[in-house]
Amino acid sequence: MTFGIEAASYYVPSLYLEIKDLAEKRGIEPAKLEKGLGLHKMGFPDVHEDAATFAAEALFRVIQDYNINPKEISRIYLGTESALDAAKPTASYAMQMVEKVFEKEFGDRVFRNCDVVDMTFACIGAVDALHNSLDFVRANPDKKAVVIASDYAKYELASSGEYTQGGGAVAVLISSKPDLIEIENNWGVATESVFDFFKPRRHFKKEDLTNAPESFPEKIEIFTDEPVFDGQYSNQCYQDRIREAYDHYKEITGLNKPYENWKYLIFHLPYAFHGKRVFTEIYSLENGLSYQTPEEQKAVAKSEEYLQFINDKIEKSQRASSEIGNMYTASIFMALLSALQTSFNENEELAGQQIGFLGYGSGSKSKVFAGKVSENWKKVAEKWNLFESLKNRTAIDFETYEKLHRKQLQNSVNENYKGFGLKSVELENPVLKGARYYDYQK
Ligand SMILES: CC(=O)CC(=O)SCCNC(=O)CCNC(=O)[C@H](O)C(C)(C)COP(=O)(O)OP(=O)(O)OC[C@H]1O[C@@H](n2cnc3c(N)ncnc32)[C@H](O)[C@@H]1OP(=O)(O)O
Repeated sequence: MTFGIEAASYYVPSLYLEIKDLAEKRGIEPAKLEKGLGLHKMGFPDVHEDAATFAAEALFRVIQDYNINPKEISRIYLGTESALDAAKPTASYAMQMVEKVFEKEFGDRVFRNCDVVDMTFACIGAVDALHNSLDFVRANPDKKAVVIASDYAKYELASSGEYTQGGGAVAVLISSKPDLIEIENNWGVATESVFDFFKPRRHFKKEDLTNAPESFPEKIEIFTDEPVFDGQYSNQCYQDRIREAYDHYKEITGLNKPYENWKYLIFHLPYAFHGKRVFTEIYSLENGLSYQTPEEQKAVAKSEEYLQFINDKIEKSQRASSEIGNMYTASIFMALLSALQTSFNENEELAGQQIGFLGYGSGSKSKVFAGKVSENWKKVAEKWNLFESLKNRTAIDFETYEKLHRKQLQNSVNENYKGFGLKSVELENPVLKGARYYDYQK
């Protein structure tokens, strides 16, 4: 019996900012962002969009596009680091939105007996949800699970993370009928607790605030959606963890140079070129190349062999990321869709090919695993039209972007949007304060 991904759908924010507009306003050379990091457009949520609406859209689409009976879904596990609540899972919001739309066709509360939860470990939370859900269907081969990766990657304005913002969601159906990709049960894992990128409760003191009202408490703790991070250190942690997880994968499988058998290497992509920039270390170790000094590292990265390797095994997975930006938990899944969509468009046959995955979550953990593309993969991929659908987004100018970022807009940029949207947040009623209400616009 085989297990893996039966179907997959995605949702990207409806707005985007051209990276060259951001570069110009921030006084950064556009070539650094475009040619150095591979960034072209940055997906950005409209006023009514958040991690819950992204998740609901992806969940709705995976059910609808592949004619799934929602009552057959036994669990919905959602990986996110953009949770809207520290207790009530974002998955519960997404589930409720989708349930409402299916009410007419399937009756009320289609997910009444569905196990719904969030998993959080920065960008690797949805890989954890995938790992967990695969174990679940292995133990219960007649059941189906949906894994959703959904996030809004937001950084402080004018910070070095600003140009790596983005967002969106991918939902995958996990079952014993893996029409897209069969996932093997070998998991290389590496974990170390570090502070490379995290979202702590921020502490504010009254004395730090100008014009704080008399009634303001002396000290408050709040969560913000903008991380505390050290960019270059986070790159180093990523590189160290994937090396360790890759070594662990080799140890448990007994394989020599597994990456050579992989048609594509699918990375967590915080920005498009990250995977190819950090894999130089593993590549050097596997090929006996010296990798000590910065000059030696550059020489590997610029070598003809390495450039050919990137072109063959990584480049196609980067394309969607260049147009969307960081999707945190969803990035690795979108990198897979990007590579498969490109092969599909180029009429390439992938059935039977091995694919390697290198996931990373700050804080920090990596998982390395592999899968095999299924005979029916084109039947799944033909629903996506990924690159075409990215053309349907609305461009925003820099001023609108800053206002959205600062939450200064009351109304959506696309007021006549279709699909799921945040309608209101309860601010008055003391027993519902902070409750979020969503609806669906046809
Ligand atoms: C957050 C997560 O999702 C989890 C993770 O993966 S952690 C790892 C990633 N970390 C993050 O994404 C944190 C947020 N982002 C950041 O901190 C930063 O944007 C970053 C660390 C990702 C990049 O930092 P940076 O200082 O802006 O860029 P830098 O690392 O110097 O790289 C710039 C590249 O552009 C190249 N470049 C510069 N100017 C150029 C030009 N004019 N033309 C062409 N290339 C140029 C540089 O040579 C360099 O590329 P190479 O090293 O491959 O040669």
